[in-house]
Amino acid sequence: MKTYNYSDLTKQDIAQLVQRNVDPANEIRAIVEEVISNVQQHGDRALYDYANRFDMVVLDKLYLDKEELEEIAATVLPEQKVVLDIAYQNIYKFHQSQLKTEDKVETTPGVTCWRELRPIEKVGLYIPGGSAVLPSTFLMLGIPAKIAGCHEIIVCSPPQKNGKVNAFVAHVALMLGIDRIFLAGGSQAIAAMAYGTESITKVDKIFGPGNQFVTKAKTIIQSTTTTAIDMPAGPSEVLVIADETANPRFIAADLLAQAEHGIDSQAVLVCTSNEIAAAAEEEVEKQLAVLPRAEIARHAIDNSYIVVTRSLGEAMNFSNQYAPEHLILATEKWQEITGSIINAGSVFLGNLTPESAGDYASGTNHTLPTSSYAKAYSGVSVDSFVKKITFQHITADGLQNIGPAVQTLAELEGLHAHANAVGVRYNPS
Ligand SMILES: NC(=O)c1ccc[n+]([C@@H]2O[C@H](COP(=O)([O-])OP(=O)(O)OC[C@H]3O[C@@H](n4cnc5c(N)ncnc54)[C@H](O)[C@@H]3O)[C@@H](O)[C@H]2O)c1
Ligand SMILES: N[C@H](CO)Cc1c[nH]c[nH+]1
Ligand SMILES: [Zn+2]
Repeated sequence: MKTYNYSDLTKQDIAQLVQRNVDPANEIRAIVEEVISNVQQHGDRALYDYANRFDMVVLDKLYLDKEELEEIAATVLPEQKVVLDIAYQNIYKFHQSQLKTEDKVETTPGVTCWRELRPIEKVGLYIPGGSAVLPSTFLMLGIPAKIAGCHEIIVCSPPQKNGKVNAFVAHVALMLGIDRIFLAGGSQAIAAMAYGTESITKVDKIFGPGNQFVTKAKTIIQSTTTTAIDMPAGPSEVLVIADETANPRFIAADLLAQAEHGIDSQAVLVCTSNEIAAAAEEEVEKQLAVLPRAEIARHAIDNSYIVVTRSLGEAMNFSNQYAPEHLILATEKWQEITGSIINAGSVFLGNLTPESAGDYASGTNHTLPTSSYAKAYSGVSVDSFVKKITFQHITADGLQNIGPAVQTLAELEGLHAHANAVGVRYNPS
């Protein structure tokens, strides 16, 4: 891994280093725009064609129904059901706690304002299935959608070579009470949920992570349709801040855990100790040598780097500019620096908190903003699946109290009808 000294880096160097998956020549955009346009024009037909072209499978039906899901899920072993259930319970518990009723606020005597939650009616969940099939993502999206009370939940996932989904994905569907999965992946699935096809309902909001094609499609459709998206949640990434109290074996394991997701993943180490940095790099090579997905992880590691800083403060400074999807504080002094975190998707504190725990079963959501989008977006939560509608009620006294200010403000904007809508109410008869 290339190593940089933070003190040698210029502003431009840092700007360059923190860029990832930017598609400078618009190559991905061009492919995705063509896919979107084909789905828009040809609907289901295009989905069959793309399954053939990108997933190398000839489908005779675009979805699996409850009976088929039950049949596929029958191979899941009891002990596998137990661990899926542990994950389900913890994710449920953490997300259920996010549902809160807000207080009503009397801003002026007789004027009361408040917000109420309403579920987004039709949501689309994208469950990745290219380089690895991710039933855990299905839990991360399905559980908050159910807690929020979304009425219609459309699920798309790429067909596997046998024209089905894998058994764990099918089992999670049944755990969630979802009885249909559409066999569509990539940007074509996003286009189908954004525009609708003969079989797939157009949804109000699309959720879920994916590769660069999926992420590009989400960012395009949010400006060309009325369908919203959760956030750009692209190739996985991690930034580990470490000091002399960190364990190089743990650092390497955490870097490789995200590197094995895909060739375009990134795993960055920002370290205050030259010795720990060198030892972690050595460990990465050692652990890579015995990793089943070594080829993928090797690509990602080659696309990653180490920054050596003089202090944890400098390390945090770099991290805030990088705005990582996952931030690991591999230091016994984590309590001293959490206050200075400005940008991160999800944070893992101390030397005994593996990022993988958040990927699967601790309870937090693993669908998180990547490529610096953690500067402005949060990860998926129950909030992502609801709208917060504001309400207000004004009594006769309230009208006397607030009315004159509203009338004057309306007059100063030259909007006399606005002022009149208050005035007519002073004397209801
Ligand atoms: N940010 C997050 O919250 C988060 C969470 C989980 C996973 N991830 C990331 O999600 C990604 C999943 O990617 P994946 O590829 O494994 O699965 P995927 O389901 O996102 O993509 C697979 C689909 O991509 C399409 N595709 C593949 N090659 C194509 C091409 N050349 N042109 C057009 N379309 C093509 C195909 O339709 C295929 O079905 C990984 O990068 C992983 O790191 C991110
Ligand atoms: N690390 C991924 C988010 O970037 C989530 C995941 C799913 N399975 C394993 N990991
Ligand atoms: Zn992961």
